[in-house]
Amino acid sequence: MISASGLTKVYGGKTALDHADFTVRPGVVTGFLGPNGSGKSTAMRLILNLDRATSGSVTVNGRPYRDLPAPLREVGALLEAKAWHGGRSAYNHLRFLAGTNGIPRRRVREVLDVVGLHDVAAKRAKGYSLGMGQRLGIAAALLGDPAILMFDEPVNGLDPEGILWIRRLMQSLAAEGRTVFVSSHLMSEMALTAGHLIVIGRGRILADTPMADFVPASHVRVRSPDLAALARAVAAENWRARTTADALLVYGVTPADLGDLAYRHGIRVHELSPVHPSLEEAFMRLTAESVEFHGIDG
Ligand SMILES: Nc1ncnc2c1ncn2[C@@H]1O[C@H](COP(=O)(O)OP(=O)(O)OP(=O)(O)O)[C@@H](O)[C@H]1O
Repeated sequence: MISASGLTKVYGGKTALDHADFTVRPGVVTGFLGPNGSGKSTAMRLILNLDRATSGSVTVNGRPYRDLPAPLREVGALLEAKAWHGGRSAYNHLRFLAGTNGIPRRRVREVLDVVGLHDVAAKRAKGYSLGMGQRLGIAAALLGDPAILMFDEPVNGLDPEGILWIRRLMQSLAAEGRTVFVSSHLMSEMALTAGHLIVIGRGRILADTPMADFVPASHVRVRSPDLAALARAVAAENWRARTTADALLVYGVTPADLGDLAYRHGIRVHELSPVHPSLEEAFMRLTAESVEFHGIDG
């Protein structure tokens, strides 16, 4: 479990993380979602004690990271920057890490198998493709068999096969009961991977919610020259509805329910369409106020 309380980081005059409170729990992939520059990497660096918080605190399994006796056995992390020595082979890199962290050497072979680098383990990492490099970074994160795993934008630049592999791996790690915390600015990717979402914008936590609760409910959009009469008929049915400038949005019903109701009341209908809001839309609405850089026409 990861718990942040009032976590704040100010760089010069710039607040990268602003009194963030959140908890990342085991057994589910938790997506850390926010636009570029919203503070995701900053939060992850603070969790790993790679940077000092300006104020507030964050604990890993109840303790600050710096107080963990064997950090690699408790938290594995894949951050954006490549952290290995390119001249070394994957095998030697992992063996070095294992050696300096009291991890048995046989574990190196195990993680090489998990990430599928077995056949190229003797080759120098300098020649690895982006996808192979990510796999090596993940092997290093898994080396200490930690209960907590953090991945910062793990699918950036990967091909579809690599993306699918990472997605499945994260889900199986969570299914084993581990805490899996993964950052992304891609809503579509999070929608397929995460069961829980922490949404961040301009350093502030905007939502901390199960994925299923994040998407607004499906509804039916109806337009009519007699919208007021239709709204009254809908209210009489006790259906939940909301009026917009030119339409009525009715929740928890089908277009057929609504069409039949209008017919019974002799109300003409000019449009009747089912609406299934996407996670992308929910995310854009939530972060619209907090995007740091808009395009010229944004
Ligand atoms: N070392 C630093 N010095 C100064 N400002 C920084 C530093 N690191 C981050 N920032 C600023 O803090 C803010 C948050 O950056 P951060 O890298 O945490 O965002 P992010 O959500 O991870 O973004 P991205 O998706 O682009 O990686 C940004 O405005 C960034 O410019």
